[in-house]
Amino acid sequence: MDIETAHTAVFGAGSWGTALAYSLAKAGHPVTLWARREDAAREIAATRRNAAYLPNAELPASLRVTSDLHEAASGASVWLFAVPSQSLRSVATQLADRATEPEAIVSVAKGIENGTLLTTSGVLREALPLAPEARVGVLYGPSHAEEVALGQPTSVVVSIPDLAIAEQVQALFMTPSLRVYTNTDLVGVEIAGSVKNVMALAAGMGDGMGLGDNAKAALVTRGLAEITSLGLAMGAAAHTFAGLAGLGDLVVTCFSKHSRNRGFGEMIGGGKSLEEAADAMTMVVEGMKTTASVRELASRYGIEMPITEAVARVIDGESAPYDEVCSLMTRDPKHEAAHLDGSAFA
Ligand SMILES: NC(=O)C1=CN([C@@H]2O[C@H](COP(=O)(O)OP(=O)(O)OC[C@H]3O[C@@H](n4cnc5c(N)ncnc54)[C@H](O)[C@@H]3O)[C@@H](O)[C@H]2O)C=CC1
Ligand SMILES: O=C(CO)COP(=O)(O)O
Repeated sequence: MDIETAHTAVFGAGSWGTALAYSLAKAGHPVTLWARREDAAREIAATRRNAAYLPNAELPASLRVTSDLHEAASGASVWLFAVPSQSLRSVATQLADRATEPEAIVSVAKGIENGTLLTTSGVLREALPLAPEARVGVLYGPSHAEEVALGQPTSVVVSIPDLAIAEQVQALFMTPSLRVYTNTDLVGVEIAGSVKNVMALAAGMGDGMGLGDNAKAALVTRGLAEITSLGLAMGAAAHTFAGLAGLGDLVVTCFSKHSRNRGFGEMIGGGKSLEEAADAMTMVVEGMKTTASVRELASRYGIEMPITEAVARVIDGESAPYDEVCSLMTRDPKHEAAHLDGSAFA
């Protein structure tokens, strides 16, 4: 891939797809942004702004926008999928016939598909069977779109099985304000980046209840223990959970005012009903669907995930956030960090 001329197709004109397309275009790379709705594509192209999802970025004239999926894919060396994880399969499937064309296929969606319990690269491998598996991966890490669009320093991690391709994607996305690392542990990066959304819902609930900083620190720490425990059982490397996709993304999502998962949880913790909170959201809250998948994965791998269980009960309407806090705090006494040697987290 010639980094200077490599053309990227970004599928999904929400906040993250728009921010990444903006970053690439501003760095001088050819980019086409695909929006699902024709009127949305026309408006973004005409105004050079995505008013609904990322109003503050003025999109360069070079950035092409279309609602034609095949037009967007045409001639692209990199396919970047930025649609919600539960919709990824339906979008990717439409491109199945031409999946040999791109040199890299990258998901930036964070979640675990309901039913199949697949991570997003797993969904892409199934939806695009003609694509060589070694070219399919993810770009994850602590990266709120709003800050990337402002050029605020951000570091992310790309994980693609073929390291040479990962390094090309790394070079493509690097700018002075967007630093990209590589990591060969795809399953670890994906589990870390997806399960942190469940913890961010819990963090937000804590914020809504006014639980305080001690509670948030404990949640992040014990949440990381749950994520690590599940990841290790699925074959991930322990170091990934201390990295950008692990601790990094968990911290930003549990603390940031930009986080949709944390913000949704805050509304629930503050007393709003699930319906009221959902009505107030215009953007995707991945943790809402991923929680059920994580719960099933925990059961499949025999991992105890008490915070995930608590979040699942709240979003299933089976219990109230404060009751779950009391239950978590009064569990049987435990040893810390049993998960780090690979043994089951208890
Ligand atoms: N916003 C952020 O800062 C970041 C988001 N992500 C991840 O990126 C993914 C996309 O998130 P955002 O852009 O933030 O979401 P968003 O809510 O801002 O936008 C979602 C976009 O997907 C489109 N969409 C929804 N359902 C669709 C479907 N069935 N088919 C095609 N398009 C559909 C919407 O029209 C919209 O353009 C999520 O998995 C999220 O976790 C990852 C890192 C940062
Ligand atoms: O993954 C993200 C930041 O890295 C986005 O998180 P939210 O979905 O909570 O906004």
